[in-house]
Amino acid sequence: MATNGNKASGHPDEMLPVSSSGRSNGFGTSQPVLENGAATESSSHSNMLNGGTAQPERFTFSPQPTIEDIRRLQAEFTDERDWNKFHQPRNLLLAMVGEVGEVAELFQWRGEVAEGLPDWSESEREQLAQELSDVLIYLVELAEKCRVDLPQAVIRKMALNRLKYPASKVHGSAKKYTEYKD
Ligand SMILES: Nc1ccn([C@H]2C[C@H](O)[C@@H](COP(=O)(O)OP(=O)(O)OP(=O)(O)O)O2)c(=O)n1
Repeated sequence: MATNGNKASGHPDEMLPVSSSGRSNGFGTSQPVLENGAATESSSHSNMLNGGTAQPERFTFSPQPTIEDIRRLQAEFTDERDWNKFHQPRNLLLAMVGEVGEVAELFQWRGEVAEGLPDWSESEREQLAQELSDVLIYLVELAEKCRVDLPQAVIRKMALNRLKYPASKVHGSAKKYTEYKD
């Protein structure tokens, strides 16, 4: 079974942040990182599932930086500029929503966009990578300033989602949980 080492089966224990000890690219590992933050194809970001049967390739992220790495890097960026006085929760929320608007702008008037963005230029992809990064950076700092431990909160929320939407009950349906009768 070929994996990138961070494939999770869906069990909460397997979805904990990956350890970042002992290596050397600034985030604590030697994982190759390209301009838009994606790992190379050769770094084995395709998964063979079900005992070696080839599946359609599934895109996966690089294991680093972790959410805690991003929190720390942004905290350093903010401290170095004496910007904490501007980065209160409400301002961070507004900044994040503004960046979501910039993501939306890249999609507007295009009609439906296929997975993998096959018709987008490299420059459009890089723009999208930058705007999505802005959203994430502000989201992580907002969580920090609100004292929400985001990686653990995500694990708890996903557990709740699984309870609300049992796969056996909702398979193939996008209905809201309130629409199920039993
Ligand atoms: N007060 C600020 C200003 C910027 N940033 C950081 C976080 C974001 O990742 C990025 C946002 O920078 P801009 O506000 O310049 O927004 P863009 O990079 O999206 O530029 P533009 O609006 O020209 O597309 O910089 C920050 O932390 N705090």
